[in-house]
Amino acid sequence: MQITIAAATRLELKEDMIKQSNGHDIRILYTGVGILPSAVSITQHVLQHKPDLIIQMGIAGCFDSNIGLANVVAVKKESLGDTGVQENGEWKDVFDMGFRQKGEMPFSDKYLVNETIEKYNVLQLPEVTGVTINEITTEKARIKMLQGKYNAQIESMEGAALHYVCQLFNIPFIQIRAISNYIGERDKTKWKLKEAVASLNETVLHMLNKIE
Ligand SMILES: O=C(O)c1cccc(C(=O)CC[C@H]2O[C@@H](n3cnc4c(=O)[nH]cnc43)[C@H](O)[C@@H]2O)c1
Repeated sequence: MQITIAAATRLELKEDMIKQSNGHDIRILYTGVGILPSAVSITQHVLQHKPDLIIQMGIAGCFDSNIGLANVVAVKKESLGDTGVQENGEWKDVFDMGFRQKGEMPFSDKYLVNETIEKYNVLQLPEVTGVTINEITTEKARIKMLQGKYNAQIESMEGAALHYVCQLFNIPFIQIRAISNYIGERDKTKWKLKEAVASLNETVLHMLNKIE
């Protein structure tokens, strides 16, 4: 199977480890941080290589204290959390503003849903809802809004780009994230960056060895 492993940065993907996996034709793609670089990079890659599967692996912030740091999750649903307007104390996204209709391709309702996640979530990782933003969320009011409006458990800066592009091009995909920090926590001594990257890479290697 031709599998592309995509990560925003070299920090998140241990190439030597991932390449130990057997039986697949693996390509590595570094997309850069943020929605625009990752969307362009994944689109170019899809057009050039048409992979059988894209696994996006990365660290993420977490809204939910029931999910432990360094735990690994699979993202079922995504949304775009910073495209819209903050007006009169309220966040209005592209659906509220009438620029998009709920359910319009590639959205289901207002989410970018991975409909085939069960096929590739071979380790039965907990399935969560993600929100994607270009600016790491730090403000309390915004954290509350993102959790409430999008029902999000995790936040990344690239997840929705994967879901959006792969839905449009009909490419199977799965987004795997390890929790490096709780959202809003800017004290880096409380982050578990190294531990998250280690569990992320071990998990993806294990997955690759189980995917047929
Ligand atoms: O602020 C720093 O010095 C710093 C140092 C290392 C890494 C970071 C990141 O924020 C990594 C961004 C990268 O990881 C994902 N990520 C991780 N935590 C979060 C979060 O709380 N909110 C959004 N994204 C997060 C993201 O996908 C980026 O690619 C900072």
